[in-house]
Amino acid sequence: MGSICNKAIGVFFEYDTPRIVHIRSKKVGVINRLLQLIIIGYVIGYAIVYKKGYQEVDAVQSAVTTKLKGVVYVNQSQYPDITTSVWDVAEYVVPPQENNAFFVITNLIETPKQTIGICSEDPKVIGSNCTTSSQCPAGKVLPAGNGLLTGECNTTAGLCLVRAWCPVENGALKPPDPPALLGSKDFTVFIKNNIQFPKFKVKRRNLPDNASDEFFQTCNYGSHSIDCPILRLETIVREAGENYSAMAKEVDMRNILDFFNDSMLAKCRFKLNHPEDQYCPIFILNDIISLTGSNYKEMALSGGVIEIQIQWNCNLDLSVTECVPKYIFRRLDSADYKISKGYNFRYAKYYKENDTEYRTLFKAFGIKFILSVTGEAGKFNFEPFLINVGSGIGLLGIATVLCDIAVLYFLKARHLYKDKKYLQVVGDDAYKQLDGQNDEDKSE
Ligand SMILES: Nc1ncnc2c1ncn2[C@@H]1O[C@H](COP(=O)(O)OP(=O)(O)OP(=O)(O)O)[C@@H](O)[C@H]1O
Repeated sequence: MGSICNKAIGVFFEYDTPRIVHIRSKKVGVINRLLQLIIIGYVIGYAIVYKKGYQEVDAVQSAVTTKLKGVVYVNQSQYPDITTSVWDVAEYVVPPQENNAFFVITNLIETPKQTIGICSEDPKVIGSNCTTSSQCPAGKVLPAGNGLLTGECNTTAGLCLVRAWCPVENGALKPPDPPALLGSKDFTVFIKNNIQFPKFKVKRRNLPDNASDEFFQTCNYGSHSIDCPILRLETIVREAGENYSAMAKEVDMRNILDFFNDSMLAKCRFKLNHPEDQYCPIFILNDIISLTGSNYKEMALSGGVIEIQIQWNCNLDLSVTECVPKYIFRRLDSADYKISKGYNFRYAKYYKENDTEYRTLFKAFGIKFILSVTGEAGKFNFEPFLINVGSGIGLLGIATVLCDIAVLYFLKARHLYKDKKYLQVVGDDAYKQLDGQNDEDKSE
């Protein structure tokens, strides 16, 4: 106990002051310079140049609007249950406008001429079967029911009677296959994205500055990459951040091209010569789905969810015209789900006949497109630059610490270096001793 106290008191009355030990050794010198080089390389190469530590950044602020175009004809001999034969944008985009999203109907189940009345519940609804009226308590609504139970049982059908929009939808019906609005794959969507970086007072939009109405109505983003094998490869290479023309020389493209006839290749080349298509804000729905790696027909059958991400990562030290968007397409749901696959909802269109109100109920299957805009812009500014240089200079201290560890613990001559580095001085007593000695020297 006493010795611990003495040690504690000893520690209290101690003071460490740094001492400069100048080591002349090739080995230690190389270690020191190497560590300094790594740290300087990290600060300049990574933190300042690669991570653009010399730039001030601002997050993107944006607004997106969409407009769809396209018409599909539903052949009533193939789809007798669908009453509308011509589907244009006012029919298949529901609701007509959404914030940062749009929905396109691709398939549907129609229940025509419903009116309010009393009819048998759908046999698919759990709890709708009955043999006596007591099994259909009046006023109750079954969890997935279509109406209010009336308290009576239709004993011939073995189903509870409900007050509902009658006849109720047939839950046993599956969406038509092939999808009724499969032609929607050729619809185009115009995505208009206005962005700004308020800190730098920069405003941009995803349309080429010199775009004309003709350009909009004839260009298609990425359509070539789907129809044309050449450009499909080009897209892959470009997405990987590589130079396509340089790589194309290394890959034997002829073998791939032999599979395609001349007219298709001519089309490919034609599109290849239109690099501005990558800045075209008009997208064919089929292309979007293909770029996510999905199949339009499979998605159109029961619906799905797609994310369209517009990325604006801009270096404003370069010309502002180089601040252009990059599009990323992703499927958010999965084609592999067995239960509750896809995306659907119900809506109705109302009309009157002989003063009676009727409606046509639609169970609409379709693709929901969700738009998101991300990104940031950077521009040179002294403040972040000096902060990074300052922290880099501070980091150089780590080289001394690491070098000390190597010198004092790992090198052969570590005992010598330790002796030289640490000097024990017993302050007051040593001074008295030294003083005494000096006095004796004087008297002699
Ligand atoms: N989904 C689309 N597919 C092809 N072209 C489109 C699409 N949406 C818009 N456009 C065309 O792009 C141009 C600019 O569209 P914008 O909506 O700004 O003008 P608009 O005159 O209101 O278009 P419109 O009356 O044709 O809908 C117009 O020529 C328009 O026809």
